[in-house]
Order: sequence, then C-alpha cells, then structure tokens
Amino acid sequence: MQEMYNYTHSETETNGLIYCRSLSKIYGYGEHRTEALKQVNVNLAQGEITAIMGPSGCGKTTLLQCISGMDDLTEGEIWFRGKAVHRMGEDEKDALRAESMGFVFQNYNLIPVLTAVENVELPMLTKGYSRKKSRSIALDALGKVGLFDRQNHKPSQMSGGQQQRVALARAIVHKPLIVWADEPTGALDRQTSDKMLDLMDYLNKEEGMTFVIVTHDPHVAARAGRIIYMDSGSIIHEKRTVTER
Ligand SMILES: Nc1ncnc2c1ncn2[C@@H]1O[C@H](COP(=O)(O)OP(=O)(O)OP(=O)(O)O)[C@@H](O)[C@H]1O
Repeated sequence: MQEMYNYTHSETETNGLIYCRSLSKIYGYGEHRTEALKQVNVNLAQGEITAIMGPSGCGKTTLLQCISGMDDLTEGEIWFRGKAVHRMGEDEKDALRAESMGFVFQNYNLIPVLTAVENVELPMLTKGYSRKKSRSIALDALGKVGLFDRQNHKPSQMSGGQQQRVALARAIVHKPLIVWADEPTGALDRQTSDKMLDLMDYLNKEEGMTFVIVTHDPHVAARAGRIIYMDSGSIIHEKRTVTER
C-alpha cells in the first residue's frame, strides 16, 4: 500500500519540504555510546534560509547528515515532499540527493585534478545530461558566483573564497530544491564570508533556493530567516527573524 504521511493542515499550508519525526542517532556501543540526536522533530519549508547553531558536539552536523540521507538514522522518520527517506535504500537515497540536493562543506571538497568548470559540471553529468549541455549550464553557474574567468583554474590555483564559490556553483548547478551547507564560511575571512552569504541570499531570493546552514558564527546566522538552536542532541529553541513568505 502507498505510504501516507498524516500532514496537518498548517504543514501543507506552509510550503513544507521536509518533515522529520523523532529522529534518533546513536553512535557506538557500551562506554563509547553517544546519543547524537534525541527524538528530534523538525520541519523545513521551501524557500527559507535556516541556520543551525549550538555548542561543539551538540549534533548539528549529525542532524544535517541524517536529514540529507548521507548518514543513517537509528530511529525516526524523514519525509521529503511526501517520500519516506527513512525507508529508502542507498541507491534511492543517492538518486534523491543527486536530483534534489546540493552540498557545501567547510573544506570545499573540490576534486583537485579537475578545473573549476569540470568540478561544477559533475552533478549535471551524474544526472545524465550531455557533456555539451553540462558544460554550458556549469559555465552559467560559475558566472552566477562571479568566477566565469576562472573556469580553467584548478582548486590549487584559487583562493579559499574562490574555491568555496566554485563549491557553491557545484551545489546549485542542477537546481536542487535544497542546499545543505556545513560551516560554509568557516575557513573564510569576514569579507569573503560576506560575499558567500550575499550569494546565498541572492540565490534564495532570485531562484527560491532553500538553504540549511550549520554554523558557529552569529554573523552568518543573522542572515538566516530562521535559527534553530541545538544542545546535547536536542533542539532547544528556535527563532524567526523575518516573516514567512
Ligand atoms: N562517526 C562518529 N562516531 C562516533 N561518534 C560521533 C561520530 N560523529 C559524531 N559523533 C559524536 O556525536 C556527537 C555530535 O557530533 P556532531 O559532529 O553532530 O556535532 P556538531 O554539533 O556538528 O559539532 P561541531 O560544532 O564541533 O562540528 C558528538 O558527541 C560527536 O563526538
């Protein structure tokens, strides 16, 4: 039987993208056992920028990795536009990520032997687009992040800020529904970090892209419409700084 999620009226009204129920994640056993997520409930709406904050080790990265399907839950339910991610096998989760998600990490995660444009076109090639179409869309994405003229540079020939902008171009090139960013500005100075945040803002406003950003930096969180605060594996508080669209 087709699985159904019992959406409430208000959830369907608020542009729901992801619903998570009772997420639990336990690493290790015995004396090494860590309960990284404790019965976390969270919904994410399309078109929002959400920041996740909290002290080191409170479960921010674990939450991001579990909701995005990069890591397995111990228990709980994740619904992505009505699809039960928690029941998916690895291949199905890979396909969901390739189709609908983009990722930006603190250490950029670019492939060192590839040029900027080759790094950016990878998600398009994975999605099955032709080389020609992938190249043209990748160049367009590089243009959006202001790096068209660096298309043939390898990561080692670019600054940290430029590499992170390439990573952002790679994350958005296939027009994902949601971009997950884990400390995206952690290795950047304030000015370069502001440029990254301006770009995310632009992509959010102009293209309706949804961002979830794990950060320690209040300056970064101040740019989000919603801030979720975690402690010891739980969401303890949340704050909205702008009215919902
Ligand atoms: N692969 C793992 N194996 C065992 N324990 C882990 C693993 N990954 C994370 N943990 C533990 O789970 C808890 C949550 O870790 P997580 O990385 O999610 O925290 P965080 O809030 O992102 O921390 P930080 O801000 O320092 O990056 C921590 O106690 C951590 O030590």
